[in-house]
Amino acid sequence: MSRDILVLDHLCKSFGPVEVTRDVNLVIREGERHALIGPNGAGKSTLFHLISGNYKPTSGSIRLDGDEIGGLDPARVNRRGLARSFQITNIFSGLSVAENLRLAVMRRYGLQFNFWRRVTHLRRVNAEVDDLLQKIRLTAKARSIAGDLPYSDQRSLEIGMTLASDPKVILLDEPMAGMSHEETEYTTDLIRDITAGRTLMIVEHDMDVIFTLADRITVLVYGEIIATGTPQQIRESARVKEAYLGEEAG
Ligand SMILES: Nc1ncnc2c1ncn2[C@@H]1O[C@H](COP(=O)(O)OP(=O)(O)OP(=O)(O)O)[C@@H](O)[C@H]1O
Repeated sequence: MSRDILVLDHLCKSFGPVEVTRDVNLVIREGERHALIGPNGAGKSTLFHLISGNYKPTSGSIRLDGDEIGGLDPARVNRRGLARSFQITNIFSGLSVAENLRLAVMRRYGLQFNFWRRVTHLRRVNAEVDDLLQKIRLTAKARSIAGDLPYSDQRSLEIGMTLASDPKVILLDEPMAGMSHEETEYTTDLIRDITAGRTLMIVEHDMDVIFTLADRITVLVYGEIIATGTPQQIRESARVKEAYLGEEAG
């Protein structure tokens, strides 16, 4: 039985009088791919902002691997082992693919100055970069300038940089936004590959992606969780159909 890696407990967030996150209780298990869905304005982004430290909870708690992270700033949350990828914001577009990955790997060793004196350690960084290049299928483009790559390759690189910190939990925020059907299929497959054995939370509007990728799905409506379950349970839930999926559920 896998352990609980991320636990949201009676989590609430209000902006003035408006309650946007309402008593959210959710347990993410280590190693699962968990999707968060819900209609526009349901509060998905707000929940991600709370988890990643961009927003402070009004009340309630967020525990990552047993430690309270609710209210910590994003850099601290990141150091505790939570990486969030949003579009292509972490990429240095003037650097090559390999240089971007190298920086991301080096950031993990950042403060250990002695580390850089040892050639063996540099070799270790190079090996990690090679491994990441392979995982994100960009080995052949290692020397290409990141900003010149097609958008979907830039998204792959961004996801690779998220992985470089070896996080306990990865949050992916609408990874397929702006992609063609082919790019979406490719990236879904890539995400499935590289998150094997890792814990993933994903917000995505494309229902085909969600239902192929997720082990479990949570449905948020008006800031409240109305259901959590396997794709099949969510597909069959009358409450979800009524509140959200409508005719799409078939
Ligand atoms: N900083 C803010 N101040 C006031 N209201 C906010 C703020 N951020 C979000 N909201 C409100 O909270 C609600 C939830 O927004 P949020 O962006 O979290 O929803 P979402 O599910 O991510 O939507 P979408 O699918 O459209 O991205 C919306 O009604 C929004 O107007």
